Amino acid sequence: MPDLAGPTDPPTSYGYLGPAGTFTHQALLGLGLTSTEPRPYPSVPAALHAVRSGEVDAVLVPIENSVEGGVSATLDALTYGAPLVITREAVIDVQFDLYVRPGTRLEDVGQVITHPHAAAQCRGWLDAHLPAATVTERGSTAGAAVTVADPDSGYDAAICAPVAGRSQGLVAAAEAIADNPDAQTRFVLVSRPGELPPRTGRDKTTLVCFMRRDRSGALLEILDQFASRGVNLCRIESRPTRTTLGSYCFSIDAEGHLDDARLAEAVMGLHRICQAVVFLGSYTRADEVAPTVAAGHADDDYAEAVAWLASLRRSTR
Ligand SMILES: O=C(O)C(=O)C[C@]1(C(=O)O)C=C[C@@H](O)C=C1
Repeated sequence: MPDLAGPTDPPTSYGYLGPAGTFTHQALLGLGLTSTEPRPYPSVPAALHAVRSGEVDAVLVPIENSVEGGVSATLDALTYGAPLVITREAVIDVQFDLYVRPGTRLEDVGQVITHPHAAAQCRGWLDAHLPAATVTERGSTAGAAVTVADPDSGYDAAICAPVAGRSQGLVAAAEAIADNPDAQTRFVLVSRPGELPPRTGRDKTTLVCFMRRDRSGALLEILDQFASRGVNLCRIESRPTRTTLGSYCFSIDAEGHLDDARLAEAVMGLHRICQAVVFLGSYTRADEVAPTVAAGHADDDYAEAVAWLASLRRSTR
């Protein structure tokens, strides 16, 4: 399990799911971090390995899409292996175009290549406009553009962002092809464990809970740790534990910071009832929305309750 000891210096070198031109790259540039030139990595596991090994201080990776849900490669690579923590998040709008080599017409496109999440978000358009096309998955949308730029690649078109297509000398054969024009992807900046980002009152905490054993009510008991402390969840999804078929853990984003009494109490409750809890960080929410704190769940309420209990123990001895 990750331990939080040993503060590290503030990150100075960054990596991201590359190559240049991915949505991840655009999100990283949007964070306005000052550093040496960020390094692209070909996959999420490769990017996270680079942080674990100390090659870079932090990497930005996609974690959740408003249409396709959690990015499994990220959820799993964060959960297993040497401890890592999320220190920041970013959310950007994602829209896709179909990029081809100059001279290729839309009706000539038979082989399309892109990231699996991008393919899923353009499924309706592909069915309607290129029903006979074969779609091949690539590690990123910008990597797909690099592939299509090579006339000997065997691929006719990449689904990617304009910045990625244009940088490879490609041209748009179709624009805004995503089935949902309002899609957004959420990215997280991941570091080795160090000091927690300070509590702002507009925070989120990410955890993975492993149940002791599969039994009725186990998930309810996990949820109750949050519900009974007035902690709202932003995301919960099950992922296979990679042991036996039917064995799942729960990946959770909860509103609040580990320094909030209600969230701390919920996490301690999880520690008591779960086989293991992987703490993946407390960090400021990208939307900077403050949670509504239900009556009885503010820090003062928890402190007052602790003082009250102490007074009872004193008076009954
Ligand atoms: O391939 C990219 O451009 C990425 O940044 C990856 C990614 C993803 O993993 O979800 C990011 C946003 C889009 O939803 C499609 C792909």
